[in-house]
Amino acid sequence: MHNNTAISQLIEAGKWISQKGWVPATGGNFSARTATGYVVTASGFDKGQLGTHTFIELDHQGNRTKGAGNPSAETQLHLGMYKLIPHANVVLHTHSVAATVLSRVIKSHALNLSGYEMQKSLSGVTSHLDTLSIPIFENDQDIDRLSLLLSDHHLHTPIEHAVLIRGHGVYVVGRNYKQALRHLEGLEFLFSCELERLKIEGIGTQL
Ligand SMILES: CSCCC(=O)C(=O)COP(=O)(O)O
Ligand SMILES: [Zn+2]
Repeated sequence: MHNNTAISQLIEAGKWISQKGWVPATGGNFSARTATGYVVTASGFDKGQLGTHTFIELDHQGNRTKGAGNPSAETQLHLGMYKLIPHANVVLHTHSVAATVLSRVIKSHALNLSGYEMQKSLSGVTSHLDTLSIPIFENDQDIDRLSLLLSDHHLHTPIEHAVLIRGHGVYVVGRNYKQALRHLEGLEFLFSCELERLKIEGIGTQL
């Protein structure tokens, strides 16, 4: 995909995600893998008001080729995920209330979801009886160290759709723009359902 097409898609994604309330203030960041490398949002912008000037273009090695300002503070996490997950071509990082709170109330290293029909909005999931496991990593201001944690985990448990960062948010991947948005919307629905369920049934009922 051409950089300009990817940038247009991520601008549209930002408007929609912002309307959903999943990128408050300047939270979140987005990227895409393109024919010449990557495009990533610049740091510190409202992700609901992105423009062509709020993107940094990188080559295949992650070196800047175009764009002013700083790339997202979490760029290395995006690049790390592209390296680990060959089918990932779009990464969307958001800070929704449900993802942030769930990742704190669940003390273990994964959020396990089962029994929801909407699990089938995630690629490869064919039944509500499957267990969809989203790994949870401790938040860390050192993004390189956080990225290393993901790589180590991926060696024994490949990351497929998403990862949660505790008290911070979610990183969702997709083969393309449409799939990444579908994964994000599906997961946000599941996070909200699980949070509501835990309020009623209690934390002890997490799988
Ligand atoms: C108030 S947002 C804190 C930083 C963060 O977690 C984030 O997602 C946005 O960082 P960026 O550098 O991509 O704007
Ligand atoms: Zn963030």
